[in-house]
Amino acid sequence: MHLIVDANIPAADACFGAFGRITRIPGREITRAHLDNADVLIVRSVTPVNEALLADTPVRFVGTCTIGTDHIDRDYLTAQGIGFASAPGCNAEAVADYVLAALLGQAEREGRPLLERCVGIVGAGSVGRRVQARLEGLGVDVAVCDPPRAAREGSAGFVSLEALIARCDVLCLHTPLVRKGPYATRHLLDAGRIAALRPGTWVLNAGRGDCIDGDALYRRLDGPGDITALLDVWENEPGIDAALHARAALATPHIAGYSLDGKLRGSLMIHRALAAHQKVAGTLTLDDICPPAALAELTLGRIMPVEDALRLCVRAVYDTRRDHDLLARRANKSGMAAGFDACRAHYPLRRELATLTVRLTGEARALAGPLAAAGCNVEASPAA
Ligand SMILES: NC(=O)C1=CN([C@@H]2O[C@H](COP(=O)(O)OP(=O)(O)OC[C@H]3O[C@@H](n4cnc5c(N)ncnc54)[C@H](O)[C@@H]3O)[C@@H](O)[C@H]2O)C=CC1
Ligand SMILES: O=C(O)C(=O)[C@H](O)COP(=O)(O)O
Repeated sequence: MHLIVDANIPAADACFGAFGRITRIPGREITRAHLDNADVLIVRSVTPVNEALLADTPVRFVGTCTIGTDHIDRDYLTAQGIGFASAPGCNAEAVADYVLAALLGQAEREGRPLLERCVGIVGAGSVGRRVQARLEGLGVDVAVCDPPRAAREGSAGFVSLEALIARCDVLCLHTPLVRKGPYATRHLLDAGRIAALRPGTWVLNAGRGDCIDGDALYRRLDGPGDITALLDVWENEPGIDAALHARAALATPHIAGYSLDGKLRGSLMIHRALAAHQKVAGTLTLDDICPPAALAELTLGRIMPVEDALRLCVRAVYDTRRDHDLLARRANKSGMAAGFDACRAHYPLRRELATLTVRLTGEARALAGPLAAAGCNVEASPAA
């Protein structure tokens, strides 16, 4: 069996080597010609998988080691009887870490706590639910807009996007890119909704770039300049709009989900799906392919505001400014598109917050409840 595998997929040999011969190709460079004698195609989000790529090839199984599936023409795969699997939820923890790190960082920069702000979550699936739980655990006032869920579950607990915009200080977008239908998300934040944002609002997008009208966002940032953009995803990646990039307070190259843990979980889920497709046992576990974290634990022994304590813990594993600076440097050196992809291809090691054990001693034990609810793996020492 011959497998074409995106070069940006970690542990490819461990996960797919037993199935056959692997050829690794950068995802944006995979073409129809590479698939002439391929049986399996394993991608991430940057390879459009459709009739143009697959017609008249022997490919019988496609896997994407990502949550998002907007790059896949699933109707075409179904019509051709080609097996398909994605990796729902694989890097949702990493994205939630990114959001916490970004919001805590911005709050510190502005000198006003996150706890005093109302955060609106648009799209409360695997990622949005985690962000909601962590922020509520910290004590933040949260509002949620998710019309598909509201239609299924009843409207209690959900608000409209207009109500959320009117009420919230922070908007976090975690919607998939859906191009048509009653819940389409392309330009969900359009010019009208961007104009309606209250001065001082932060807009964070870690879903898909096309969910925001980038030109309209740029006009608001460049004109009144009274809102703040924290952007991980962009229209036209990797050749993103340099002017919008320059105006964003946080500008990262679509890496919110790029923890080692999240990427390996994605590889592993597709390993299992391919094994099921081939009717063999997929026996690998995350422990087989994921090394222990270098920073295993830290100890807090003094009481402090819970937001400061959480910022300390989150920063011990990840600081979004590192990735902001990385993109700025690489874009400056190699141009935007090449710099954007270079950051992703050579992404520095990052582990998830849950890999860190936070030991609480003495008076700091009072922080156990909120820190655990905000996503920390807490161990409180018994009272002396
Ligand atoms: N920046 C990054 O590195 C990453 C980005 N993503 C993106 O985040 C998206 C969300 O991921 P998950 O939460 O795992 O997906 P999910 O499918 O679990 O949840 C998506 C949620 O959005 C809701 N939704 C759909 N249309 C909506 C609309 N018009 N308005 C409001 N809500 C709507 C759905 O009902 C669902 O609850 C992915 O589809 C992917 O595009 C995912 C992982 C990493
Ligand atoms: O899982 C998803 O959906 C994502 O957006 C991925 O984290 C994107 O990863 P790449 O495809 O850009 O490597």
